[in-house]
Amino acid sequence: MKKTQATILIIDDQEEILIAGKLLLKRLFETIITCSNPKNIPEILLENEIDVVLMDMNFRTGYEDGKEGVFWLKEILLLKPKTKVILMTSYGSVETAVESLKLGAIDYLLKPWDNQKLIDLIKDAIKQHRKAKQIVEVKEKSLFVGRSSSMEKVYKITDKVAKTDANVLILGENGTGKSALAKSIHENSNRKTEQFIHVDLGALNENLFESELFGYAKGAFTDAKQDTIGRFEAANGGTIFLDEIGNIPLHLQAKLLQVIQNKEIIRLGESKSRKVDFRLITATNTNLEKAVEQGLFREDLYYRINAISVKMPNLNERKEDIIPLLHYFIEIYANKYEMDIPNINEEILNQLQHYEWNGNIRELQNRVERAIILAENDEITLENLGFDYFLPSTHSKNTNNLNEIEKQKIVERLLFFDGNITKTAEDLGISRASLYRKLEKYNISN
Ligand SMILES: Nc1ncnc2c1ncn2[C@@H]1O[C@H](COP(=O)(O)OP(=O)(O)OP(=O)(O)O)[C@@H](O)[C@H]1O
Repeated sequence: MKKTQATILIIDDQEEILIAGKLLLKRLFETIITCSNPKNIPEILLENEIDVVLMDMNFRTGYEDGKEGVFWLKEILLLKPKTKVILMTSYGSVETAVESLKLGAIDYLLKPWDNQKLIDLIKDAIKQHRKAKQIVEVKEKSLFVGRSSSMEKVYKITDKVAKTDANVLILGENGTGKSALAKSIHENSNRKTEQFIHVDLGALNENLFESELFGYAKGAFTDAKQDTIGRFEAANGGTIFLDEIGNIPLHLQAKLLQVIQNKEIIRLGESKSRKVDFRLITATNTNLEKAVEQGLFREDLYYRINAISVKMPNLNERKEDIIPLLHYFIEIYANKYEMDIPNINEEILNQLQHYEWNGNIRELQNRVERAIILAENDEITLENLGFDYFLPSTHSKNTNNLNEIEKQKIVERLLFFDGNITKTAEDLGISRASLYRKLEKYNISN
């Protein structure tokens, strides 16, 4: 039988489970890696392209609370967010297993496992992993959809800077594509074959800041059960992207500055320093210059991270890119939800181009995802996109246009009569048939 090209990592402290798992799975899948010591997980993940992890929730005999499994699950998903994790558990810890599903595990399996069930779960997980990877690949291939003049200015700078090791600060509102730009700088740099580590400092609890970034030694604090590398070490040789840099509290800025300057980190609970080689990219939606003036952001850190700065334009400043981005996301999500590419009519496209996209590309992306899920008869409507009958626009170039006035009137009366066609037609003094024709003409969905 031809084996499936996939790499499965089995993690369990019991050798007999590892052997049984390997024997069963190696008949069907190309590569099976086993690991009895969870401390080795980060290294294995960074060195191999793992499709599926099959992991025990309890590593120490006598401990059935599953906490270590939860800890390692979070670590795996931080390092490799697309890897699919299946947990193995005993009856006692089903609750924790269910909790782990919320954290991102795709399923759990009761021990002793049923061979066929395990194989089916792994096959399904491989499919899911392939799909997730495919989406990222399509995304990366065509990343930086859009050739507006304001984006051309951005490319001009990033093309020059990508190949250097200069620190880059990316400015811009939420959802403008700062993270995507950081990734693309890395992809075009000499470090592209190494790790790109994205750290969202805005989401990082202040107490976890140091341990997450610099790592820690076993026993450094109550929950420090094993030596753990931090994000800077994980980025060694590659790029570290510190998102929302403006959110770092002042007292931690000095530590960060030191690491950036010396390219050395000291893990929490250790005294020896370790050399790390990284390229630094940062991003913020706050006005750092102002924060410096107000004494909220260290000036020396600001100058250190700001060798080159690039401003991502708002989507409203790159209107030419709206339609290409829209088609791009339609393709991505139609692919994700296994649907045919739906149509979208000219009138809606026109309205979308004049809409004020305050949530920028992320808003556009979210609306398209919603529309793909809700679309009927292969047609995207404004309602599918989460709008009422027509879009509020700050560029109402059509407000003097008779058609637009008529359309607005119809929408207003329809809303007033809760979508009742007979009452709306009566109120407007036209027949129901005529109202239907107008609804179709103006693409008003009821
Ligand atoms: N030019 C682009 N082409 C295709 N997709 C893009 C482009 N720019 C951004 N995106 C997508 O739009 C979404 C928002 O982008 P991103 O997360 O990079 O924004 P951000 O500025 O970092 O947002 P935040 O400040 O909220 O973290 C992402 O899913 C990203 O992949």
